[in-house]
Amino acid sequence: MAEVIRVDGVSLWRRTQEEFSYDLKKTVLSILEGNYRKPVKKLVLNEIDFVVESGEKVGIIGANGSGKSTLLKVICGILQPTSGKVRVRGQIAPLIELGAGFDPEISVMDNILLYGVLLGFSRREIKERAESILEFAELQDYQLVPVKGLSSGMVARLGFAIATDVQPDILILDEVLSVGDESFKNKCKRRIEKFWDGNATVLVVSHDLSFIRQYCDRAVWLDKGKLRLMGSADWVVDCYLDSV
Ligand SMILES: Nc1ncnc2c1ncn2[C@@H]1O[C@H](COP(=O)(O)OP(=O)(O)OP(=O)(O)O)[C@@H](O)[C@H]1O
Repeated sequence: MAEVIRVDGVSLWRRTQEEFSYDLKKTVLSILEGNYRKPVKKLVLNEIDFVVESGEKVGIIGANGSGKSTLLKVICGILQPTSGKVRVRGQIAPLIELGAGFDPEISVMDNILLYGVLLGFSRREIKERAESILEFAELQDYQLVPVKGLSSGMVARLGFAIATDVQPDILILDEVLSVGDESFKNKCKRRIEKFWDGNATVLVVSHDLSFIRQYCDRAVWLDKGKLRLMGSADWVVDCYLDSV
């Protein structure tokens, strides 16, 4: 089988929440008052190595804060690793932070067109895609509305519809989808099942261990930013359960 994802010695340091609330006035004041503390950094991913082959369904498990979502973001290119490399072959559909890339000031239609242009589609292709995207997201009546005028569920629906309009080679899922209302959730599930049954490579983060056993070939166990174990889904889940 061909290798589609290679994570090679990936480490990522992130600033802690403390530095997040950093602002100049506060910093200057704390220096003047003599209680300035240097921002803290945390090693969120620590020398992660693994390879995923074409068509594999891989689950990522681990305790809260172990780095699962961060690892997905690094694989999708949303975050850059501090060191190490990620190589991805094929079209990737990241179903995480749905809608994070939209421009809230421009219309739903213009956001779809912008996305198509970024992906290098022709005008005709974009038009066809726009119709099927709007239809799936059930947003035909909202095509001229600026994205900031949509509800958060609608934004997620639009994000999902765009990301899955073309069958991706690699599907990246953070937790099993909780997009929109019940009927839309079912529609998303059916679309995901179609990818799952096909040749797509799937990487999924979930706390639902029975889901991982049932739907994944292999699993990765992250523990405080380190890869603790990788192997058959059943084995990794058993070892994880033994440890908690
Ligand atoms: N935006 C951020 N800035 C700084 N640190 C962050 C940020 N997001 C997450 N972290 C930190 O990175 C670490 C890993 O977080 P991550 O969200 O990847 O964990 P997770 O395994 O997905 O957790 P969960 O199971 O709770 O979703 C945590 O220590 C968290 O505090």
